Amino acid sequence: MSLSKQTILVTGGCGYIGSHTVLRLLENGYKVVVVDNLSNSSYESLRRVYKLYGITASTSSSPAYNDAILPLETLIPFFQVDILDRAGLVKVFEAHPEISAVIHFAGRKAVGESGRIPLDYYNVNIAGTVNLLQVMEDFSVRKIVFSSSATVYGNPPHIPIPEESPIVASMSPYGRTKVFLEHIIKDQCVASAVKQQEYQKEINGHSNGHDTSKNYEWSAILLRYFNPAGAHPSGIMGEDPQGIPNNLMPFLAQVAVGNLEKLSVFGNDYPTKDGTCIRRLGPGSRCRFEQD
Ligand SMILES: O=c1ccn([C@@H]2O[C@H](COP(=O)(O)OP(=O)(O)O[C@H]3O[C@H](CO)[C@@H](O)[C@H](O)[C@H]3O)[C@@H](O)[C@H]2O)c(=O)[nH]1
Repeated sequence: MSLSKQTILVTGGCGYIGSHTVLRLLENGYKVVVVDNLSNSSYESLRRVYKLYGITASTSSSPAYNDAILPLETLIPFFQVDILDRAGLVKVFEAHPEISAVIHFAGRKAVGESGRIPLDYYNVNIAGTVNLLQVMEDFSVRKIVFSSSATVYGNPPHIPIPEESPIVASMSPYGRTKVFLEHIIKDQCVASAVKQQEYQKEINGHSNGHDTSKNYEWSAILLRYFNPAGAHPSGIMGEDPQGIPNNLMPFLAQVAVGNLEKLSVFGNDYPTKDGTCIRRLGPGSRCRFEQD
């Protein structure tokens, strides 16, 4: 089933991966709603998404660009809401009952920082995501693509990492939030499948067994990428974090453009994996979504 024209809520949609994903979703005919608390990004990201969408629209006859005449606020409804703010999330789903699925990027992402402020990481990443999942369940939105990380594989013996490699006890609080969240999302999928089976059994006992009106089942995709890097080929959109970046690639990029003086290499005992190009992440999220 094609999900085109369905409405996707993108949390963290002003961030690096989120904003590239928003653009690819629009280019592929989806409607998009964005939630972001702007703690590591700014609204400028969506202005740039809008600009790029408009540039391509001016030369394209694809129906995906029919909405190009809309103002930014209508094309990409934006809510500055924290994922820990349950009432705020409820308002988003109330305002957009057409949301049919969520791509979830909002969260904190720096390994080193997570060791210094683990409670913040557990609170935002885990409590925030559980909050989001509960609101989704309340509004019967049960499809999610979750931005996990290759860090869940720990220090794997084989690179490229085979997808079926074991998930290990991660080395940082950040990594542990991703491992825990993968378990939480899988648990919800399993529980919902059982609930759906029980519902079907009950229906079969009372009628001709053809009632498909309720579907409690969750489906989820967990994306495990490493060190996302790169920019839109136009140069209009790249990565633009707030303050001094805590991750390798944005830090390196800031040194390259002269905003920061140098990149320190701390030892040679850990084989840092190379990156995943940003131009593959957005489409990746979309395609995996469509397979569902
Ligand atoms: O409580 C929070 C914390 C962050 N954000 C936003 O979430 C976005 C995250 O984007 P960014 O910091 O640019 O990170 P990305 O490089 O896009 O990282 C994504 O990919 C990482 C995996 O590599 C994940 O760990 C992150 O959760 C996911 O956002 C930013 O706009 C933040 O303002 C929120 O909305 N709420």
